[in-house]
Amino acid sequence: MKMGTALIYDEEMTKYKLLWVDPVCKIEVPERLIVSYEALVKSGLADRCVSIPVREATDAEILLAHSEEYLEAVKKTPFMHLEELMTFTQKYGDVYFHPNIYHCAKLAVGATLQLVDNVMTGKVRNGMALVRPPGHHSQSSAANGFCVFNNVAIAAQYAKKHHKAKRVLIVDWDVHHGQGVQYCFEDDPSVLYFSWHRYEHQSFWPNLRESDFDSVGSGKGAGFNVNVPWNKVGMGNSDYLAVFFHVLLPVAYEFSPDLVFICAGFDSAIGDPEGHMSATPDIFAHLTHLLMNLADGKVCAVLEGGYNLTSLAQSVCQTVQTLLGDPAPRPAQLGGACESALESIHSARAIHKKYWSCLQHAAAPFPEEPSSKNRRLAQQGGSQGPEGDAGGDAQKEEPEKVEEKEEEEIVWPEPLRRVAPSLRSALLLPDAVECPDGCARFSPAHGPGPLERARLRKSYLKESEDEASVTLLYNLTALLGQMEKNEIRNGLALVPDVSMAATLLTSASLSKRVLLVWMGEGPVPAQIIEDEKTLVVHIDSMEPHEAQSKYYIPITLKKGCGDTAGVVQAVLGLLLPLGYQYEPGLVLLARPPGCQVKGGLWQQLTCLLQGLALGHTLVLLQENETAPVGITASGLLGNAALSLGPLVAPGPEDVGSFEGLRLRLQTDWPLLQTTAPEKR
Ligand SMILES: CC(O)(O)NCCCCN
Ligand SMILES: [Zn+2]
Repeated sequence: MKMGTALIYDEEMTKYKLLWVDPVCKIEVPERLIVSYEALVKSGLADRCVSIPVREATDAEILLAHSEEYLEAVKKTPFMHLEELMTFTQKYGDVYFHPNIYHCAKLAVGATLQLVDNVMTGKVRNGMALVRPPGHHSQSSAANGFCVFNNVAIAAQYAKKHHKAKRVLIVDWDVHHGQGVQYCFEDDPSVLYFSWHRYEHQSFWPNLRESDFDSVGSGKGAGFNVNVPWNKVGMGNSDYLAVFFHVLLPVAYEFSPDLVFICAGFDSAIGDPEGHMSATPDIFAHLTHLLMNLADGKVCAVLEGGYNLTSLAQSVCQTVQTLLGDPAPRPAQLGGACESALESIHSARAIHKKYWSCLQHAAAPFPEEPSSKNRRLAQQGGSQGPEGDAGGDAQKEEPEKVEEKEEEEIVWPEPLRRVAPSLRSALLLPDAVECPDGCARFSPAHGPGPLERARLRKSYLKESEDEASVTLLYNLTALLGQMEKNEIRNGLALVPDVSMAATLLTSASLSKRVLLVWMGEGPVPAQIIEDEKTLVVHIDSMEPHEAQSKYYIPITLKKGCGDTAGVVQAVLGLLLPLGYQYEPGLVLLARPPGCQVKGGLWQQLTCLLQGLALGHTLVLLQENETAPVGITASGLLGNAALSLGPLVAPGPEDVGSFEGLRLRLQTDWPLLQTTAPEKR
């Protein structure tokens, strides 16, 4: 499986800047690229990437998303003097021109296309293009929002045309709505555009009615445009993850793209003068990780915005370090999404439930959605209308002005170093089973002493004389010990008895919290369920029985774990939110005998769970079922899981039971929430 992360950057793109006074544009400075690249160099990340040179985009490539007259007009700007540049700029909104910006804009597009070429031909697995000017606001015949050519829109068209990409996902986590991208693919079902953005009921730039959640695309493209507007500032890590778990990822997995772009704007990070959000730079490591198992790992991150030079540089490093496969950081204390975010999530799921089967049954019955009319009245009354003053004849209550007071210094902790253990994956296999290449067969420094043997035999083997089993159990605890000391990142063990092994590991673990994921036939040993430090998430066709506690969560699938669509939605909408909120120090993934989970899905699960517990995932397989060893090892080694292909609808009765479970659990586990409290 292809590894390697491309980094595409050229300092030529720093060689343009604002030449006159413009308070809106003054934040888009060359230093944005300089500090980002320098941070990558200083942290050693740049050296670990495959450096790919930029190139200029050709006219034909630019014309994939822009009109000839616009391109011809921009071509004249290098020869303009200051007044002409200022006049030319007046034709567009919130953007500026410079004699060298056309050259840099061609390099920004060219850099993005270089990234696409290298990813689509398999020279690298994924990569990042550090570019300016950004792209996602520019339109067929207009520059806008610091953007001249729409880098990602052009690249998506290019990937379809030159690399036969069939389905392209664009995830726009910039804090502004990339309306240019939305317009470009409005009626195109082969490009799924997802964007969250600061909106505040249309009172935030670019103040577009079509940035709201009810813009779903048109014609054949209906359903392939997903907007999640933030109607308040201050959105944080829990809000971002909740949108991924409950809106983006279920739809993305159902869409099953063969290429993923990230419009990687970091003005959605804390400290940004545009975003005023609270999410910390490490969240981008998790957002990136959660996208890396789509499209066989083919992910192209392209810089958009980001104007706080500190959080920008930190967020770029978090993103690239994850693309390189380093362990994810421990997410900051996660709670549930805030009420405003829940309303946006609720609205987005509701409007899309007729387009996406994963949302078809899931979205709870919706009370009367505010119609666009009374939404508009609300916004005119509650906050400034698009023309910047309280519009209409709504009651003249003072609109809540977002005071643009002088930036008080916002501080946040620097992301913790993410240290990858020297050994990534250790396997405990019977000698007869060959060790997949890239992995190391685990053998502890020394064997168990007589006392240790006696204890293990007494506690787990009912005094049996079977020395091999004693040795195996001892080796398991030794492997666990090395993982918890971060000497090994993850592991796999073939064991004669998955229940016994899981019982041993949960009791031997030094972690304050252990997540045990049990995929198939139970019962899960009572000793584990009673162990209050272990959260058990059990997915199977078991009858939905009330025997759950806060820490034993049975997820029922009528057709059992063989139902890929059902398992995917259970994993994305229930298991991952539970896991992220629980914040375990160790993740055990148990595959009991007769487990029906299909290979590709098992690999997805093995990969996705590595976003937890600093990647300390220990997989337990039944000794005589060696088939999953290879794909499990591949996932543990950091290879992207293969794409599952477009998903069918999960069974209605299953999703009904998921919703019932969600409603029952969300008080204890608020990250499961998908609707605002009073709307339940
Ligand atoms: C790339 C971008 O989305 O960060 N541009 C933001 C432009 C804001 C204009 N008021
Ligand atoms: Zn932005």
